[in-house]
Amino acid sequence: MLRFENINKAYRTGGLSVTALAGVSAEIKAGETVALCGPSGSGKSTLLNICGLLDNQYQGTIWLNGQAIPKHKNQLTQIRRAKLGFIFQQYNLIPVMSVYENLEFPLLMLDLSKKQRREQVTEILDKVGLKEHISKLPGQLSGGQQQRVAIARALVKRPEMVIADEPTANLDTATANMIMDLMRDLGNDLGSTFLVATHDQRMTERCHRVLNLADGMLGAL
Ligand SMILES: Nc1ncnc2c1ncn2[C@@H]1O[C@H](COP(=O)(O)OP(=O)(O)OP(=O)(O)O)[C@@H](O)[C@H]1O
Repeated sequence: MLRFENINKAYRTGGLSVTALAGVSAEIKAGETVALCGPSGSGKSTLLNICGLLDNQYQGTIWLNGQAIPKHKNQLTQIRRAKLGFIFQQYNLIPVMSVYENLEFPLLMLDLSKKQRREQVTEILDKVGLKEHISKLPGQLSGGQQQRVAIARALVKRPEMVIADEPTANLDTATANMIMDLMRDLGNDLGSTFLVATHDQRMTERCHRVLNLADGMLGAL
């Protein structure tokens, strides 16, 4: 479960202060997939960076499964590596690594044996339906298949929360719908909280709930 309360963020450039978030609060349950929507400049990336523990320059408090998130950089990095998964618009797979190696990579930072890593990788690959592509390079897969690998990579360490930034922007409608359903169902299965920034109407319809940002504020839930 993710909870954030009264998050405020301003960027300072050349003596000017731009308010990006003005007191946003919300709660997302374990297993819930929530879309974060809003026009360009409304603060989506800013909120995603803060909830993704990539930014510690803000006011307010975040709790992840009841744990208040510290703002100290090293602690933040540690929690991010252990508990969070990320999915991006451009997939961001490592082109010279096989599907297996891409999925094993986030596990190398955790205290797992080679056998445990292999088990977790094959289990999640099975769930995204790509077991037969385990030895291929990302470039040998379609866009939709690459995004399925990226979803598997985000989920392979069984994260408490997954942050996704426009994950369907590059995909045709049928593939985007399949990807969205897959994310939502796997999130449900694993009890991971999903926060998904998107402009994509096809996607918001498939989420459990929508948070609407406008001018750095959240509208009525
Ligand atoms: N590094 C920065 N320095 C100064 N201002 C910034 C910076 N990043 C964002 N902003 C400002 O903060 C506000 C929120 O920006 P943010 O990128 O979070 O919006 P967004 O909803 O993600 O937009 P988009 O959909 O276009 O990516 C905007 O007014 C933007 O101009």
